[in-house]
Amino acid sequence: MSADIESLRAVPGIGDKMAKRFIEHFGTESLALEAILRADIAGISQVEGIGQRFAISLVHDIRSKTEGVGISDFLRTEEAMAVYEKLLELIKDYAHTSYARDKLHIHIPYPSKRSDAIMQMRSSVSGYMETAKLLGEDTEIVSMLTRVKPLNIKLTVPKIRDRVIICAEQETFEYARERFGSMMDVQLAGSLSEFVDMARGYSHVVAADDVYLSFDLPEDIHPEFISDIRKSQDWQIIPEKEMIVFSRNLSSLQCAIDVVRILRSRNVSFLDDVSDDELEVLASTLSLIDDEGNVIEGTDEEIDRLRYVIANLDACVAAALKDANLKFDESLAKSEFTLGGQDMLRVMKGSMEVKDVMGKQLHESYYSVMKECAASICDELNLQKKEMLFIDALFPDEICHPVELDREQLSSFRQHMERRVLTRQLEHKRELGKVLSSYLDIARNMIREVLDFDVGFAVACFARDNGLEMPEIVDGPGLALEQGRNLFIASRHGDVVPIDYSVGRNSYSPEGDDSRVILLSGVNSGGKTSMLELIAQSVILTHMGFPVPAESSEISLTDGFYYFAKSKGTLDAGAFETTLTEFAVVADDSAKMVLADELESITEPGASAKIIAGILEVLTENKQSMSVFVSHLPELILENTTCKIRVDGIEASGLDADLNLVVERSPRYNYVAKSTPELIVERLSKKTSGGEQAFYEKLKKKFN
Ligand SMILES: Nc1ncnc2c1ncn2[C@@H]1O[C@H](COP(=O)(O)OP(=O)(O)OP(=O)(O)O)[C@@H](O)[C@H]1O
Repeated sequence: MSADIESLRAVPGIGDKMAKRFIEHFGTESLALEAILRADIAGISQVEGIGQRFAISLVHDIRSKTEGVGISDFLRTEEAMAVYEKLLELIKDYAHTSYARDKLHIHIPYPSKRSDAIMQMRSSVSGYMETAKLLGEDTEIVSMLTRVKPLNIKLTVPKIRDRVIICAEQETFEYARERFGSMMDVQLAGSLSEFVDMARGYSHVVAADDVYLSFDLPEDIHPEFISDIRKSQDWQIIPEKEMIVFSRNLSSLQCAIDVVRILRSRNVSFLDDVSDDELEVLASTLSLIDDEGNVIEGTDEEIDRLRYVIANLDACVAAALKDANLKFDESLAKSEFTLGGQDMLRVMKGSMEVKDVMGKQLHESYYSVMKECAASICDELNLQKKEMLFIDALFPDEICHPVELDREQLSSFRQHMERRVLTRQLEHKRELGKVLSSYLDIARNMIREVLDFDVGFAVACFARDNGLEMPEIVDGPGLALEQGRNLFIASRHGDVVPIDYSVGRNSYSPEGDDSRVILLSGVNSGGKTSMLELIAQSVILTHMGFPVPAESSEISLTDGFYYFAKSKGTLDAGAFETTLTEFAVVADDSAKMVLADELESITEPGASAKIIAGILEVLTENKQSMSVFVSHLPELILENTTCKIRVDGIEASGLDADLNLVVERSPRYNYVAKSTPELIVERLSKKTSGGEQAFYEKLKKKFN
């Protein structure tokens, strides 16, 4: 289909300015072109300055260019188009995604010369109908589908502030700045002191030149050495870049995976290019991150432990310190100072201070309280050996009261732990980034396939819930419906009386009568217009390759469909002329289906009967056409022609208990249905009393 459209400029209706907006929106020209060729109406509608209407007409234009037919090739009148649009609105209600709702617009009825497209669509829709039946009322797939959205790929990685690439060479610096500078800091440092100063400002440092290997770095600086940054992969330096499409589209991707899983569990072959194993790797990788791209809690014990320490450090230290002071106070209260004889002599000689003797005695209890305090912090925070050393160092050797902590040591412990979380997270992100970088195409494809599934699935759900079945395509010209149900009445009222009807050549034709041109007569409100609507719906849906609202049906393909609804206009000369001009188009000899509703209202009955008779004669001469004309003047029309025209009738059989007309909705073949005025008279007589009733009774007798 895309064979001859290789650039945006080749798309009808897209100029330079518009092309620029498309590229801005989709990221690249090829992605924009792909969206247009794949008829992503929802996506195109979001391009600045383009609404849904324009997107639909753009897609229709391009498809009519590539497929050789457009929507108005088959739908030849405004009313035919209106029925198509109403049908589409009904089907759109069954879409679970706005993508599918919009994309349903690409389905148009094709004329018979594109029977290949109709047949192809029939086979695709039949597959979806099978799937819909198989899934039954599966609410899970529906709830998953509704949460799948087109992949948002227009994402910028938020600048990473705690990591840096430091380069020694100008050339490396320029390369790294060009490649990574928008996502993280890239610095140039020639000397050791410059390097150390810069490195101290970041949690993670990539040293991007070998020169640094010879530096004698202080203990607190642990850069990661990369000897050739040109050879490094994006996931190594900035895994966030590979992960962002996945994290920001997380829920959509996870729901799409679930849709694929559900379909596969029901043996529906779907997304065949992706194996179950690949799908599960993607699923399990995604289960490790949140929508910000962070490793979620519970997936890495060490990260969780470090985060716990950081979160609880202050409170835990404060509580332990308070407890230590209490204990130290207690021990002070219990302490007595005794000076032994020898020490007394030493003090008197001046070779020993009383303070020292007291310190020696106090130190023991101070030391044991502090030891207990540090142990309780380490225990509470589940610290490892190396970390315990930091805690031990929090307490001053010198006795002080109340006990004070080394605040600087505490904050450097915190920094140490934060750096470790970041390093550990970076390791994780690299692993995830590496895996995910190879899954981008799969993810994109999966989302597209799932969204496209919803387009066909919507048609199938619509068919399932409304009892639609694929029509049998016959040579015809002919149309037969068994137990047909007008979809518009069904959607308005719910209750529809099913109808059987046959026009032209088919296996349901009444006693071998294959009349193709028919006058449909009948009682007021009998359902004549509804009958035409039902035929219109069935003809349009058949030519779309869709099922029709009938339990079984036979329908032949035709080149064009003409529907002329009941005229609402005035009977002036201008309106009459316009209507005649509209009808002139049916005069050619192409295969067509023509439906007309009470055409007689265009002028006075005598003249209109002549005109209708003339039109029906023209249609009769065309062996490939079928037509049904609703009229209250069948006898008058027949008087004006010698052509064999079948008259069918929808009649009323009586009154029900509420005095409503009981109508036999399926037309009776070869039968001129009366307006049954005697039933109206009977109804009036039953509804009235006294003199009025006597009047109606008198009229009623006239019918006996
Ligand atoms: N098969 C059906 N099942 C249930 N209701 C129907 C059916 N056909 C028609 N109706 C209802 O009957 C009413 C009249 O139908 P419709 O307008 O088609 O009759 P009509 O014969 O064209 O009337 P008029 O001669 O006045 O133009 C509509 O409101 C419609 O809902």
